[in-house]
Amino acid sequence: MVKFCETCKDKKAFIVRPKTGKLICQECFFTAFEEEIHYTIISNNLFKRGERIAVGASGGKDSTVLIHVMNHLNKKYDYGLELILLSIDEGITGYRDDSLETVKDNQVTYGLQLKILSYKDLYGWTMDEIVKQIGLNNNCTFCGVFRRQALDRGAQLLNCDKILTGHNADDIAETILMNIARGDFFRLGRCVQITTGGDGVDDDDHIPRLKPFKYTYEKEIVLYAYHKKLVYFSTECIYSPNAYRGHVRELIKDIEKVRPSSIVDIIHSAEQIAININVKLPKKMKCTQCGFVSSNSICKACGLLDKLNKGKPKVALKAE
Ligand SMILES: Nc1ncnc2c1ncn2[C@@H]1O[C@H](COP(=O)(O)OP(=O)(O)OP(=O)(O)O)[C@@H](O)[C@H]1O
Repeated sequence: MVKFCETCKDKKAFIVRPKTGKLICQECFFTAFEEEIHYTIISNNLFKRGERIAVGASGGKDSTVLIHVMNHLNKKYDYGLELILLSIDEGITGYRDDSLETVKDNQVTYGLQLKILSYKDLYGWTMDEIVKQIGLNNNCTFCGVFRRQALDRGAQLLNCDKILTGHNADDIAETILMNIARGDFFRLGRCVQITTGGDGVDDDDHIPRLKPFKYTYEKEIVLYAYHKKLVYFSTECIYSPNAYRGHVRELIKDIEKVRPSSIVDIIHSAEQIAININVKLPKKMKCTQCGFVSSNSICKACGLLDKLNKGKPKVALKAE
């Protein structure tokens, strides 16, 4: 029996929307997906006309779809933004070098400027070299801290007003549960915000960071990429054995199977909790070594780098 789209009631439907469980045709799915992101952008006043926006481009599914959708909405609704692709090459052979090829293809497809900055140039170390020093455990701490600052440095170099990342609703729901499970109320309040940074609260973060996919489901991003025939790099990072996040991810996938709205409900619950959290913000200052915003006299990136250069990276991790 032919099934019709529950939205337009006209075309044949062969997609079940992960967010709603409703049958939908391809055209209505594209429209709903894009319009929900447009609504998130408009209702949160994410942009001003004329702004230069650095899009964090890793070559993975989220940022590939982010580039496509932002490019589309910027034209359709005349946001008046200048979009620039910013990629950080962490120096992971067989992973980032391959995914950056996808970003270069996107640059050509959309005709956007692309800037690639490497950990080697910025810090003197590749992740391959760091992992040789410290092993697989905890290498994500180095990578995460360095990437935050590298994106900030890149955006500053490009004279950008804001940085966009492809963090999606699933990523945010995971981070919320992780922060609840470890009783970190400060980070719980921060992780649920659609815009962070620019206030000197987080080290290495002085340009605002925006998450236009805050309410967008990972499954829908994958579906959109598939039906739009977008090419992305889908291999997991070879150095990321983040066991804690992995358990939380599995938990969310299980809950989502029984109740698809759970992901967005977790986000809404955390938004309500965050309103009532009164956390004292750390005083902002400039790192005495690199001059970037920090909550201590030496920022996290410089602290880690210092110990790495002295051959004592594990000491730095203990302080984290
Ligand atoms: N090397 C990088 N260069 C530029 N931006 C990055 C890089 N790594 C991550 N990002 C940004 O941070 C977002 C979240 O990164 P995360 O590591 O969670 O990857 P992900 O969930 O696999 O996302 P993606 O599918 O875009 O790779 C990405 O969507 C992207 O915007």
